[in-house]
Amino acid sequence: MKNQTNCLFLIGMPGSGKSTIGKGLAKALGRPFIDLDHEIEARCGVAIPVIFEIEGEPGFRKRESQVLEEVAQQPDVVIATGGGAVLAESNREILSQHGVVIYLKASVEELVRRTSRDRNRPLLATNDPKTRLYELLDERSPIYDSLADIVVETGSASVPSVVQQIVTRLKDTENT
Ligand SMILES: Nc1ncnc2c1ncn2[C@@H]1O[C@H](COP(=O)(O)OP(=O)(O)OP(=O)(O)O)[C@@H](O)[C@H]1O
Ligand SMILES: O=C(O)C1=C[C@@H](O)[C@@H](O)[C@H](O)C1
Ligand SMILES: [Mg+2]
Repeated sequence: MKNQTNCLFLIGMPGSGKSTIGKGLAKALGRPFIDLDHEIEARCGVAIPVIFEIEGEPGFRKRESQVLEEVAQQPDVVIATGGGAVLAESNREILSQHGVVIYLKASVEELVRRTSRDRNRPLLATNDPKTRLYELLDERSPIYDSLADIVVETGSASVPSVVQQIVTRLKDTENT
C-alpha cells in the first residue's frame, strides 16, 4: 500500500542537495525532518568515515537499512536519505511503500564542486572524485529514475527555488 506513513523521501547523488533541500522542504511544509546519515552518526556516536573504516561499506549499509526501516515508520516526516540508500532492494521497497520519492539531480561537474569542500564522504575519498562520481551515477541513475515520483534539477536553481518547485509539484500530485 502506497503512502502508509506519508513520508517524503529525498534521493540522489552525493552533493545533489538532499540534506539541504530536505531541511528547507520540511520547514516549508511544517513537517519533521530526519537526515538518515546524521541519524546513523548520532546512533553510532562516530562520523560516517569512521563507520566505513571499522565496519567497511557492508557494515554501514546494514546500519543504514536498519535506521531507514525505523524512521520510515514515523508519519509525515521528510527524510533525506544517503546517496547509496537506494542500492538495497529492501530499502527500495520501504521508499516505494511509505510515501513520495523525490529525486534531486545535478550534473557531475556541479556535484564535484559541491562535494569538494568536505571530507565526510568516504566513497569520494580518491584522487579522482570526478571519475568516481561518474561511476556511481552510471550505476545508480537507473535506480534513482525508476524509484522517483518527482524529479527536480538542483544544478542551477537556488535552494529556496528548488524547495518551492517541490512544494508545487507535491500539490500537483495531490490534485491528480
Ligand atoms: N540548489 C543548490 N544550489 C547551490 N548549492 C547547493 C544546492 N543544494 C545544495 N547545495 C550545497 O551543496 C553542498 C552539498 O549539499 P548536501 O549536503 O545537501 O548534499 P547531499 O545530497 O545531502 O549529499 P550526501 O549524499 O553526501 O549527504 C552543500 O554545501 C550545500 O549547501
Ligand atoms: O553515496 C553514498 O553511497 C553515500 C552517501 C552519503 O550520503 C553517505 O550515506 C555515505 O557516505 C555513502
Ligand atoms: Mg546529506
